[in-house]
Amino acid sequence: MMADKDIYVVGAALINDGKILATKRNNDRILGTLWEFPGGKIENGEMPQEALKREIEEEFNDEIIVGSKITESEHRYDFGTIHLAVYYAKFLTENRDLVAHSKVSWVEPNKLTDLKWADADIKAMQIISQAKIKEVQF
Ligand SMILES: Nc1nc2c([nH]c(=O)n2[C@H]2C[C@H](O)[C@@H](COP(=O)(O)OP(=O)(O)OP(=O)(O)O)O2)c(=O)[nH]1
Repeated sequence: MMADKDIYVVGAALINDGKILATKRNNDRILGTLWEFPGGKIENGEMPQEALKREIEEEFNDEIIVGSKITESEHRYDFGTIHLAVYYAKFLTENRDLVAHSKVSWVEPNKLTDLKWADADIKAMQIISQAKIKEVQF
């Protein structure tokens, strides 16, 4: 049996106007049919917040400010165990280029549960769905 690989991933719950950005990655990529939080793998020596800023820059050509951590979760796939940390964040710029995603949607917190999310994301998504996101501070 292959040793299980630990994959550390960071995702952004981007807030704008009381809504949260849900993203779908390009279909040819892993988990391409599910909704997730934009972000990606943390590289060696990176702080999660730095990794998140780098990933959002790569994926949208945008700058963000990172707020508090919502939660951490893990999910085991056959390719390894995803350890996902999700942070609140806010765009500081407005390019919103779709480099890595096929679809993006601004969703009211209480509607997040209507979407089909990647397994590792469900815990954070449920917390956000009940949160008062207008009160989140940066
Ligand atoms: N970005 C992101 N990835 C997630 C989430 N939930 C979840 O299980 N994943 C998984 C999918 C991938 O296996 C892994 C993240 O890899 P990635 O492909 O987005 O990261 P990356 O850009 O750094 O990696 P790479 O494609 O350059 O190898 O985590 C999520 O909410 N956001």
